[in-house]
Amino acid sequence: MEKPDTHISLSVPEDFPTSNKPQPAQINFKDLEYSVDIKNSISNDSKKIKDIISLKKYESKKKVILDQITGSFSPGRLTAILGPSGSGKTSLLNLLSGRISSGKVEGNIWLNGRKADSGSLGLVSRFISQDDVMLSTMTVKEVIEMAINFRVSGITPEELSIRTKEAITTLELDKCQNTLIGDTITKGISGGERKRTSIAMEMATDSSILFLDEPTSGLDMYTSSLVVKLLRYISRSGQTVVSVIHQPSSDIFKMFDDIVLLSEGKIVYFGPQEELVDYFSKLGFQCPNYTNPADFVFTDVLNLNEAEIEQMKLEKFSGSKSDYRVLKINDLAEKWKNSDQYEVIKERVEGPILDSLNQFNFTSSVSAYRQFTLLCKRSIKDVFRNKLVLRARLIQAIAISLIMGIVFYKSNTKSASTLIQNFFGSLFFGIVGQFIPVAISVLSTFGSGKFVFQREYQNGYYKTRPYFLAKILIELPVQIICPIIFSAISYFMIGYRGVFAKFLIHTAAMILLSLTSFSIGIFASTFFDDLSVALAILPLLLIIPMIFSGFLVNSGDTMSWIGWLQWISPIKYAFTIAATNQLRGYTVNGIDLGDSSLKSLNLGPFSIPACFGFLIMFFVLFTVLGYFGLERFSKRSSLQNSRKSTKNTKAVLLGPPDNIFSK
Ligand SMILES: Nc1ncnc2c1ncn2[C@@H]1O[C@H](COP(=O)(O)OP(=O)(O)OP(=O)(O)O)[C@@H](O)[C@H]1O
Repeated sequence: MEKPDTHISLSVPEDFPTSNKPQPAQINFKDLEYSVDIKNSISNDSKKIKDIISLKKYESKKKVILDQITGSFSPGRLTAILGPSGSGKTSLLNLLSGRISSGKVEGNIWLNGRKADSGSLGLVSRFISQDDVMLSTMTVKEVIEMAINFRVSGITPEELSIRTKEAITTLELDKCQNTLIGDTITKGISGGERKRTSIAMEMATDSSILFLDEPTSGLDMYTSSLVVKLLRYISRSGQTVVSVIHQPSSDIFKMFDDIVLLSEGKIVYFGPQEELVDYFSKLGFQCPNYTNPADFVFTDVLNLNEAEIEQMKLEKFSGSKSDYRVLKINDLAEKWKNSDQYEVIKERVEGPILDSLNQFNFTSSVSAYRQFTLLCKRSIKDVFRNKLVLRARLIQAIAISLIMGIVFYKSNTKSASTLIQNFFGSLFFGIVGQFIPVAISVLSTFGSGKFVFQREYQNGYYKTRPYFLAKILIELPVQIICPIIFSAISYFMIGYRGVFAKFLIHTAAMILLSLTSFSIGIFASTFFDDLSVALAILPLLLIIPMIFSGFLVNSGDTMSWIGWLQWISPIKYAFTIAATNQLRGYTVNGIDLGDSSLKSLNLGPFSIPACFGFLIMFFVLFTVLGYFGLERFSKRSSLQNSRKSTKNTKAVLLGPPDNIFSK
């Protein structure tokens, strides 16, 4: 088999796209420390009397994740952050992209010499995380277009098309631009294409700084090379590109301009890639010929060999291997701070680019109304492309109504007692058939869409409210059409009363119940982060209303301490409407059948309009709760709450440089 060519030209083509050239932004940080409080369980031996009295099981301990680090990321350069697992790479990226929401940050960060906080860092940077969740029903071209649409306000269709084409060409996505993203069930683009698509989404939208967390993870060597080549390519347009990278090959390693080597939250090297081997050779670590410098760093520099352990045992106290490793890293970090290369970095940090930033540096978002219309259009496509789900819902409505129609066929022609039994039975099961499947199907569709929402929300595409409203609005027609189909088929087959107004009331009750169930499904999916927990809780929300519908248990006969549950049962109100609608004043040959049967069920004091009112109230209540659930989910799972871009944040960035830089 022919070996793929991994030797990629590093020169920037002359036709490099320039229409979306970003403003240069340099990000500098000095003596940056990031720590969190962690809870350690208190051993019985070390428990103090006050811990015992207060039954305290844990004590707080400060964990330093990034320890007094200093560095600078410059425009037009591609930087790799390397380090062993747990060394603080992702934390550094999160911190510099304004995505840290907990813990304590000390030290300074500047953007072109202006003091930056998490709000301003979030405003000028884009972040591509490891998990590139995208809407599976969209094509590559559509997701890139969508990203641009959400992020660049006032864009014309021509400009949109130029930018999309540029991103597609740059990231070599031409061949798959019309392929669906796909998911585990529907195969779509490949893993490498997916990674490149998520980079294209962010690069097409004018940002000064691009952060990437392990963009090559899970990719083969050729595709990894391609991705890094493209990052280099993007950096050459003037963007500051910083990427955490995992085990790069030597070809990939050489594509980076600068390397940051982190270990135990400390920097042990920060400088040009080509000087790294030389730097460590001066410290006594020789990189063997033909060895990948990245491998050399991990195995020889950051790791301990037996000889080093023996030496440490002689010189220091006895300890575990990890203690010795920490000693070695501390020593390397100390040496780094005393090196000439560190002085170069310090000079860069202390004499930053002072070009003033402007509005174009800020990652914009379009207006809430535009977000809403874009989301509506996207949701419509999603509903129609998810043909299987749409068909399943329609088939379900038709199947249930046909089964009901056949089983209870022409019940009005049966004997009086059969008629009453059939009417109540069919009304109850018709209602349950509207209630339970809707909530379950909404839970799965809304629940799985939540992760796409999370990614897009984190990347600042839109706010929670437009997303929620668009999602509800587009889903509503399906929730209305299905009960209409159900009613239209089953109503006349069963032989309910042939008065058009009664048919309308019956259908309206089915619609409102379906909407209530829809809102309960949304509430469950947004309130519980874990879909399996939501699935475990949902039956409770569905079965209790069913028990207290007024059909299975006589409402007047339940114990008072539990009987109140009937009043919070949407099924009870829908059943009351449907039963009263059919049976009030129902006589056969002048004999009252309806009123007496209704009376025996003890359905309660509420009229049909009042029951409609309660159903509307449940729908609104659960929808509002669902909205707050989504708000809570977005705040908790994303780090957006730390990215408050106040007017003040912008004013600082647009204003003069920090005093310490003005001569
Ligand atoms: N909020 C937090 N609370 C407690 N510990 C944390 C927190 N954030 C990070 N850490 C710890 O800080 C260390 C660095 O984490 P980080 O995710 O930055 O490492 P990393 O170098 O990116 O690792 P990997 O390569 O495995 O992804 C880890 O030991 C992690 O457990």
